[in-house]
Amino acid sequence: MSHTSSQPAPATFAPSGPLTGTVRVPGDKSISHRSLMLSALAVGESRVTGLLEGEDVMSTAAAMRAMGAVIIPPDGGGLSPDAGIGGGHAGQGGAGPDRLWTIHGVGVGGLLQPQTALDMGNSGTSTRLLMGLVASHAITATFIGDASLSKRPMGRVIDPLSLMGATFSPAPGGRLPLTMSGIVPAVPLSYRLPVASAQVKSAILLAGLNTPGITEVIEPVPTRDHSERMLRGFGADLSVEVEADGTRIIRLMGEAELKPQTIDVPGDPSSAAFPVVAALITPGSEVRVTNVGMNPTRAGIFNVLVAMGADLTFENEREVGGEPVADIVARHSVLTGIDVPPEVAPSMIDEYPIFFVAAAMAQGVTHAHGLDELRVKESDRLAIMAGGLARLGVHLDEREDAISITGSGGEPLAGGNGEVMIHAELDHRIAMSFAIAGLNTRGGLTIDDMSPVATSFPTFQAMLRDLAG
Ligand SMILES: O=C(O)C1=C[C@@H](OP(=O)(O)O)[C@@H](O)[C@H](O)C1
Ligand SMILES: C=C(OP(=O)(O)O)C(=O)O
Repeated sequence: MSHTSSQPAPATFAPSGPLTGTVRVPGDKSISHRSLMLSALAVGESRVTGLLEGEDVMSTAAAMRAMGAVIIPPDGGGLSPDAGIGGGHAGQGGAGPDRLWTIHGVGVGGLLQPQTALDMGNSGTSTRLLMGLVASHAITATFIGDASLSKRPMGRVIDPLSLMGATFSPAPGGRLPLTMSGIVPAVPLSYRLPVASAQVKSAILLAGLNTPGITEVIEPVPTRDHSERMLRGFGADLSVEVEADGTRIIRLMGEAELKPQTIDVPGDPSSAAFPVVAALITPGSEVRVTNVGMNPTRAGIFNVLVAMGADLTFENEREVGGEPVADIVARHSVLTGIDVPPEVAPSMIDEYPIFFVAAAMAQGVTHAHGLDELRVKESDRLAIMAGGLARLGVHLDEREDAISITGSGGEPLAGGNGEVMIHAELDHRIAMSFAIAGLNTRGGLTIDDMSPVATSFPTFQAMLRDLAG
């Protein structure tokens, strides 16, 4: 399933004039993963539309099937319950709001022993959340992944899940490949997150579902709250207490019974950030992105862009499946450099690569702090973005967990006839960010491999072509 199995797909991005039109981005990746996982644990049939049909979510689907859930894709009428991941995968085009996925769950505590290693491809979210699920089931599972995922730290979930009683044999450094055994009954835990991570929080809560008593996660810095919202939506007994300093205490009553749901997954704000920034920095552009999730724990990028002077309007604001949603209209704008403090980081953590491109085109200097987590994503996003932008002539100062970027004031970046080669490093967000940067260079740039975009935004290049007319 991993894009590493396919041929590299180099592509050149050069100025192509204003971007105009209306686009709908694929479904939210975080909500899509959780829709499949929680539906697979409910008793009965759940129905999901708007699911992101990208490789990361398909890795979750394959793993949940391997542990007993029946997951039927929209065009998968003839699929057997244990059908391989290839069945119905529409990652390269078929995705759409009307495509209905049907999931028959096994019930909390009902996951089965997988017969083969669980291939997580490029997906950190699949790996860490599924480790949480396995931790409180009496099963042993091996997790494998691509070269990027195999470098990422798993100690952050191994530590709390070990306290709950699970046992682990990871590769050196707490990495994949990793074999773990869950335990029944697991021990309920009260855990203060040492790192602002929704994946760690969610792993513990998912482990808590099949654990007797109350599992508690203390979150000093708020991170995306889809797990909390969705666990409640599926009928779990979950409460959130917010202390005076903003610390959140999340308590989940274990041995939960989840009821099947009908879910309409909103568009991914992390994907929407690409056409939005593209429109803001490309002269003459006006782009409407419809149906974008606006959960406040995710919307940091839009707030920061507005504070930089971005002409963004939020229309048709509504609620879809318990999540705020809006259509965003972005028009070319003169952006001004800004200071982005560390506490904003969790609400725009995946958007920093494209944000750095916006900063590179702004007037004046942008400072961003509290970026240590960027170093442990699909690539070291701080180093790779700084290196690539510097090669495009951008003045910047990269520090351990911060960066300062001096913008061009709207002038196109260097580049030239595509000969500046950017390596995507198996990182979809690096590939997409430099693709947008390429539209605002003098002569263009080439990205060695665009295939990683299939993990979160399979229709990215088609969308750009549409917008460029
Ligand atoms: O919980 C999630 O769905 C995610 C949490 C974030 O990771 P961290 O928990 O590592 O910050 C984010 O970067 C990732 O794309 C999705
Ligand atoms: C960090 C990301 O995803 P994951 O951790 O699931 O690989 C991302 O999509 O930017």
